[in-house]
Amino acid sequence: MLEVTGLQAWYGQAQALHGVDVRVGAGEVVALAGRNGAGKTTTVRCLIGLHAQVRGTVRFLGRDVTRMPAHQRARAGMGWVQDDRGIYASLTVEENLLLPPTVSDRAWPLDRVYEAFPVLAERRKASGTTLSGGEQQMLAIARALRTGARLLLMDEPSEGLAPVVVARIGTIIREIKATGAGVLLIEQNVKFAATVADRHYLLSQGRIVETLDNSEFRRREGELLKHLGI
Ligand SMILES: Nc1ncnc2c1ncn2[C@@H]1O[C@H](COP(=O)(O)OP(=O)(O)OP(=O)(O)O)[C@@H](O)[C@H]1O
Repeated sequence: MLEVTGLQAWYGQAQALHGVDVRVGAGEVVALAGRNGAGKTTTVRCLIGLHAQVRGTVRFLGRDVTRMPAHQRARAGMGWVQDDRGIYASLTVEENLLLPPTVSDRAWPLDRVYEAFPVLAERRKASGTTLSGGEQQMLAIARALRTGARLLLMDEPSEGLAPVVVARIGTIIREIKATGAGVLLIEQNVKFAATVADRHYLLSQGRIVETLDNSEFRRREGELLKHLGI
């Protein structure tokens, strides 16, 4: 569903990505790990159309979207679960959920969202400001699912959350996978990534230096952690 080939990106004269190749299939969870500054966020920004200085090709559901603006990529079914969660503080949980337009016939009705995320059902009338970090993360994921996104790009969903909440997010990612949607998971928490991902890419200085399936990743976890310095 997502095929990225030879992706290069610059900030002015400084090159941040040097030819990144990434694939995500339907029903596949793919993790992208790397130390700070490796280029994870830049990769995501290129994929969703928020970075202009780009070369290479991004194909999504068979279409070349490399030059497509961000709002059209969202409409084509790319869902971004951003690292700051992007929750509107002045809106209620339900208003946040209903804000983005639906983009496919896979859009989750509110009933289904609330069934999968009981904590959001309980807090449907609460304003964004009153949510805990974990609740905000659930809301950000639920909002992307409600649009009917076919691919979720999740930027550090486990960051700063308690282990019990991280485990819940793991369960939700497995449920998303079971619906046939794809997930690209940007994660520094490789122990968490290993509980959900089918494949892993390791990014270092703007290059993919390893591509591993999950069993190999688990076998070499200690060595890889050392290599990545994370
Ligand atoms: N706005 C910017 N202007 C100039 N250089 C940038 C900018 N944002 C990122 N960079 C550079 O691009 C490279 C990749 O950064 P990026 O933020 O994509 O890494 P990352 O792996 O997401 O790290 P982190 O987890 O710290 O966000 C780094 O060398 C960084 O210094």
